[in-house]
Amino acid sequence: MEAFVTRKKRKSSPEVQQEQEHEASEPDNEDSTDIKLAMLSSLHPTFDQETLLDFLLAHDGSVKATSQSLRQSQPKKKSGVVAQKSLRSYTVAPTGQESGPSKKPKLLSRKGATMHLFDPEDISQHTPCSIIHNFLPPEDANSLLLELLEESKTFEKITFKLFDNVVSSPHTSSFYVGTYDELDQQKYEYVYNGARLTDVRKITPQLGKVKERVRDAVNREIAERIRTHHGGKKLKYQSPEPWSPNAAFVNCYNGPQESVGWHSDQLTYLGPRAVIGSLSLGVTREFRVRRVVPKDSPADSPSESSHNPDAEGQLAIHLPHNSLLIMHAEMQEEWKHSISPATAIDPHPIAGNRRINITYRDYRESFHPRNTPRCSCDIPSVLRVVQKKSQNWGRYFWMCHAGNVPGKESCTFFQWAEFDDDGNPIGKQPAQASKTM
Ligand SMILES: O=C(O)CCC(=O)C(=O)O
Ligand SMILES: [Fe+2]
Repeated sequence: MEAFVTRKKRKSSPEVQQEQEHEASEPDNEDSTDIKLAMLSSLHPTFDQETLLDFLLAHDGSVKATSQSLRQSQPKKKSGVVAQKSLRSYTVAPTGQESGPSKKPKLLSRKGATMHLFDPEDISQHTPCSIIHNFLPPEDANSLLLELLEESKTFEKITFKLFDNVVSSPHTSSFYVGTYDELDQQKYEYVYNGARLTDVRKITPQLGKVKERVRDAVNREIAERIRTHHGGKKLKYQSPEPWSPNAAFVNCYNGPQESVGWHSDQLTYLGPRAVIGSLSLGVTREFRVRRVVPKDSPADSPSESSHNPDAEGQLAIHLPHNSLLIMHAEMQEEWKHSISPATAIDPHPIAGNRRINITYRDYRESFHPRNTPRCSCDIPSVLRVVQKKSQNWGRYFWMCHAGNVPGKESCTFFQWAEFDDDGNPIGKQPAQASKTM
């Protein structure tokens, strides 16, 4: 939920300009379409993402002109989704001459089209996620849902700075941690989009009870993924430690139009190759994923996809009540995800029009803000990865985040991040005395 916004363009000093050229304007240009869509979504919540993108393209990327035009239009009704049971009939069978991972059937997804996935086998085969349906005993899922529906009555929309505007997230949320000490740390030491969290809560009884189950299931799924997709070897920079959730973002989507725009989750406090366990309750919604293709790669050449930021097509994973989605280590660096607005939903017997989503996360000690670089604004810097340029693709860097703080300009701080094979930061980071913002 936290990363579908990015900072304002920063000014470069001559000293760091050369360094920044190595990342080849990645952070400045990155996400610009997604940011514009997030902004338009926030201003026009009744329009779906595809319509917003069409309008944006028709107005040469101008948010202002798009917004004016949308004000005079009615949302388009989408045609109904035709659900298929399994995607196996849409895949190309291996030739039989290939061996190893290339034996995987290829998905015939069209650029710009959305393929709907329901079957756990399809999801694990074609996306960086796996899913467990009917995860909790039904009565436990209902107790957790009831508890969080009550909590969500006091959730708020997150507001953030986007260019020179303050916009709010198109759904509400809150953040839960295990102890009062962690609660204080979250309020006074951690920074999200350049701001402090104001609503941090102590974990509730049902959330706490379910955490252990999620932990065990996610660890089993990680082991299975490594075995089936990576020949038994974890990814470079993936932590070898058992995944141990110590924080949870809880989101509430009240009605079909509430959504979250395209984003990757921030790795600043989770470290590289993070795994996230995401439990859905209440109304079924579509979780869309798309691979991020470097803008300058052949697959994204102007003739191929001038129309679409999404060169490979979107995959929509359907998340019913009581399903646990595991976003694996391949996900945040290479894919983006969103919850798209829906034209219609099936009300849930307990939740009505609402969907509750819990993302359990493992905040790592070596990524506590006291252990990561601070810039001259004295704000913990943000960890990002080069996604949209093939030069330096996949390289991590720390950068200033102050551009997201209302009234502040960001400094020019930029530093390539170095990790050992297990994803721990290497070398002493330039620590500075901490100061509240
Ligand atoms: O609601 C969901 O399933 C996803 C939420 C999400 O992407 C997030 O909290 O970062
Ligand atoms: Fe997310």
